Amino acid sequence: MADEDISKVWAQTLEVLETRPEITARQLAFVRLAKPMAVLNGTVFIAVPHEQTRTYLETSVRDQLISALSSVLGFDVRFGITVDPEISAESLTGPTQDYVEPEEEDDVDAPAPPLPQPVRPAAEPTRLNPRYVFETFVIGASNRFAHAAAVAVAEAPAKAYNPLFIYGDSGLGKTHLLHAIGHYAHNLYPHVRVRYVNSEEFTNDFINSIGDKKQGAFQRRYRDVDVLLIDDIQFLQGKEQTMEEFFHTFNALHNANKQVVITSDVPPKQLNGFEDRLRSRFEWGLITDVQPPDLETRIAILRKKAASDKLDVPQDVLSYIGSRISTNIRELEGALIRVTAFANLNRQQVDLPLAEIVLRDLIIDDDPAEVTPAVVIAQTAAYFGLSIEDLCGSSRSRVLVTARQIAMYLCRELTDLSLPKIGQQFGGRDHTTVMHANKKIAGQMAERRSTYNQVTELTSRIRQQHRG
Ligand SMILES: Nc1ncnc2c1ncn2[C@@H]1O[C@H](COP(=O)(O)OP(=O)(O)OP(=O)(O)O)[C@@H](O)[C@H]1O
Repeated sequence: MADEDISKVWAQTLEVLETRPEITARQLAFVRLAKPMAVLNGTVFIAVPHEQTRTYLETSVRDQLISALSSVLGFDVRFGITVDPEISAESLTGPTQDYVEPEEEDDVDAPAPPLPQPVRPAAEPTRLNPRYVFETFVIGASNRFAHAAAVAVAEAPAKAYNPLFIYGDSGLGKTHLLHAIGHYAHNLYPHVRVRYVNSEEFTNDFINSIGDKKQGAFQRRYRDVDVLLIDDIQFLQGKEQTMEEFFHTFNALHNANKQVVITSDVPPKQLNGFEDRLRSRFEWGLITDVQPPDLETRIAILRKKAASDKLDVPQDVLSYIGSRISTNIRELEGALIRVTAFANLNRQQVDLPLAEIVLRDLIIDDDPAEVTPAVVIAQTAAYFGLSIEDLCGSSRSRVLVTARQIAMYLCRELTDLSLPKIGQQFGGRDHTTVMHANKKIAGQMAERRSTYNQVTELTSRIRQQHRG
C-alpha cells in the first residue's frame, strides 16, 4: 500500500474512532501519537514514540482500534506496534531554539536513574530534580490517570491536552509528575525549552521584574518556552497583579500552541480568589487528580525508594511501614529514612521488631496538614534553648544552623508547605536552602545519633502538642 493510502486509512480510522461514544479523550490522545507505517498480509503496522504508549494501546485501546481499522479497510485486521522515538520528533512542530539553561542551579545532586530512549547525551544543569522522573514514579489506582496524562503531554507537548491540570493533597506526587514531564519531554525533544516554576517563585520573579524595570526579560523567560510547568498555582490567590500577569502568560503560551501544565491543591472550580476567566482556562484541557495511594502502592513506593537508595529492607518491614502511614507519601519516605537510620546507627539489621520500635515512637497522625510551621519552629527553638528570632535570623553559628536545618526538615515532613513557603518562614530564605537542609538532615540521621534523637524527640513533642 502506498504511503498516501496508509495515511488516508489512518485518518479515516481516527475519524471512525472520534465518532464512537465509548472512546475517551485520553484513548484518542494516545492513538493520535501513533504513526501508520504499513499494511502487510492483513496486519496494520503502526509506530509510537515510546514503550508506555505501546503498552497503553495494546491493553486499553486494542479492540476499538482493530474494529475501526477493520471497518475502514473492509477486512479483519490485526495490528503490530513498533517503538520509534524519532517519529514524535518529526511530528512535533515548533521552534528549535536551544534549550534555555535556568539561572538558578538546583541543589540536588543525586544521579539520574536510566532514562527511556533516546537518552540525553550529557547532564545539563536544570531546575528539575533528577530523582523526579517517570522511572521512579510508582503507578497505582490513585495516580494512574494523572500519570498517563503526564506521559501523553510529555510525548506530544501542546497536542494531547492543554493545559493539563493536576490537583490533589500535599505529598501525593504532583511535583514529581511535573518534573518528570519536563525530563521526559526534554529527553524526547532536546530542543524543547522547558521551564519549571513554583507559583511563589513566579510571583517573586514578577515583583522583582517590576522593581528592576525588567518586565521584558520576565516575559521572555516565561513566554519563550515550549513547556511551562507551574507548581502549586493556589499560591497566586489574592495576588491580583501577578494573577493578571499569569493570565497573559497563559494566553500567550496557549495561543502559540505551547504546553502548560499546572498543579494545585484543589480543582479549578475551588480555586478561591481566582478570576473566572482564569479558572475557566484551567478547564480547557484535561483535569486530573492524584489520590492517596492504597496499601499496595504505598509498599511499592517504599520498595522503589529503598532500592534507589540502596537500602536493604525486608518485605515485612515495607508492609509494616506502609500499613502505618497512609496519607502522605513524603511522610512515608520519612518513616523509611528513620527506620534505616536507626538500624545503621545501632549496627543492626532492618527487621520487623526494629521497625516497630522506631515507629512506636513516631506518633502517627492522619492529619499532617494540621501541624503548622509556627508549632515546628517554636518547639525546635525551645528544644535547643534558642529564641524564634535566632532560628529564623541570619546567624550561622553551628548550633543555630543545625537547629534551623532540623526545623526545616520537620516542616517539610510534617506540614503541607511548599519549599518556597518554608523558606519564607525562616526569614525569607531561598527554596534551595530548604531542599539542602532536607537532604542533609535525612543523611545525617543515619550517621549521627544526636541528629536522629533530636529529630525523633522533636517529632513526638510536635505531635503531642498538636493533639492537645
Ligand atoms: N507515585 C509515586 N511514586 C514514587 N514516589 C512518589 C510517588 N508519589 C509521590 N512520591 C514521592 O513523595 C514525595 C512527595 O511528592 P511531591 O513532592 O511530588 O508531592 P506534591 O503532591 O507535589 O506535594 P505538595 O503539594 O506539598 O508540593 C516525593 O519525594 C515524591 O518523589
